[in-house]
Amino acid sequence: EFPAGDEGYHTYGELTEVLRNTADEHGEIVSLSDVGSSYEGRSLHLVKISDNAGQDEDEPEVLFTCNQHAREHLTTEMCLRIVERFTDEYGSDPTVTELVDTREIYVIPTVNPDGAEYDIENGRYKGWRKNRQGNGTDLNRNWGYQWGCCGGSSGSPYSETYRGPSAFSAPETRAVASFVESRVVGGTQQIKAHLDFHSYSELVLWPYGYTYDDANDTMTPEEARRFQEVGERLAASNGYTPQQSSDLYITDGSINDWMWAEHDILSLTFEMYPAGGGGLDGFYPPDERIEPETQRNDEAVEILVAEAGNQV
Ligand SMILES: NS(=O)(=O)N[C@@H](CCC(=O)O)C(=O)O
Ligand SMILES: [Ca+2]
Ligand SMILES: [Ca+2]
Ligand SMILES: [Zn+2]
Repeated sequence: EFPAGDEGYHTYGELTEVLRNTADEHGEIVSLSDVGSSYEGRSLHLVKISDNAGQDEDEPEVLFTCNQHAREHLTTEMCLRIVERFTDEYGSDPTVTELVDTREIYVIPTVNPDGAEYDIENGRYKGWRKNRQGNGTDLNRNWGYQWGCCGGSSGSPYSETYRGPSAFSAPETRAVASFVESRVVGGTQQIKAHLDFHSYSELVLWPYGYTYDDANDTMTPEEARRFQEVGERLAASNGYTPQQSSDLYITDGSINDWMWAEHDILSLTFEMYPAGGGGLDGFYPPDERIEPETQRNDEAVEILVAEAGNQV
């Protein structure tokens, strides 16, 4: 459980209950399922929000993933905010209503429930980042595009950026990737845009992470320009700093690189609050920050969901 004073954060059990209640209360626009199980057997919840949620309609699809990194609990709250806003405000907020009626929005609130639960075991923060397989795999180095190519991850199982013994060796990345692959319908990937939430540093990041190149044989200059244009629009809405992932540091095997290179999904990463401060404290903002820092991204989420319909 979370330490005293931070009860505003949701444990896996509390998250599961909120999702079940939301699906019960909003049955016609919510479908709750899962993309598989974590290493320790926890369901990786998948929330679908759309009109006629039980049907696969011909509407642009959008994916939000949170909590790849265990200690980044604010991101789980971010995905919960998306679920709650796009259900509670359906029928009252015109923008939310329009987007739910014209898109299929998928949310995976925690990709790494085992790590998140381990991080708060006995009510004390451990600063844990990875999953709970062996000495832990960094899920954001385990994706299969340019996996381990470029010095953007580690081959040591004890490293915080251990890439795993092979691409998709982690059940969690494998499950999310399989879900994305299942959204190829009639030869066309239905998911058009994706955000992966992390903390912290207040950044908007776009691929590639594995190379400093802005453009190459799998990203034309025009496509790179679109990432930058959307990234800058997102950052203008929340005050984060926009930049290419590799401008921060080289990462290989990251989710964004795979989503783009393998599925042409407009896939970005948000690093949430705080902006700086260094050290472990930045991963553990007091729970009073949850509401302001998740609502800070309401407009960015709308921009991304809308952008999914602006296919080039
Ligand atoms: N959330 S974090 O681990 O501090 N930063 C992310 C940045 C992701 C990226 O550069 O694409 C990572 O290294 O996986
Ligand atoms: Ca629909
Ligand atoms: Ca569809
Ligand atoms: Zn992270």
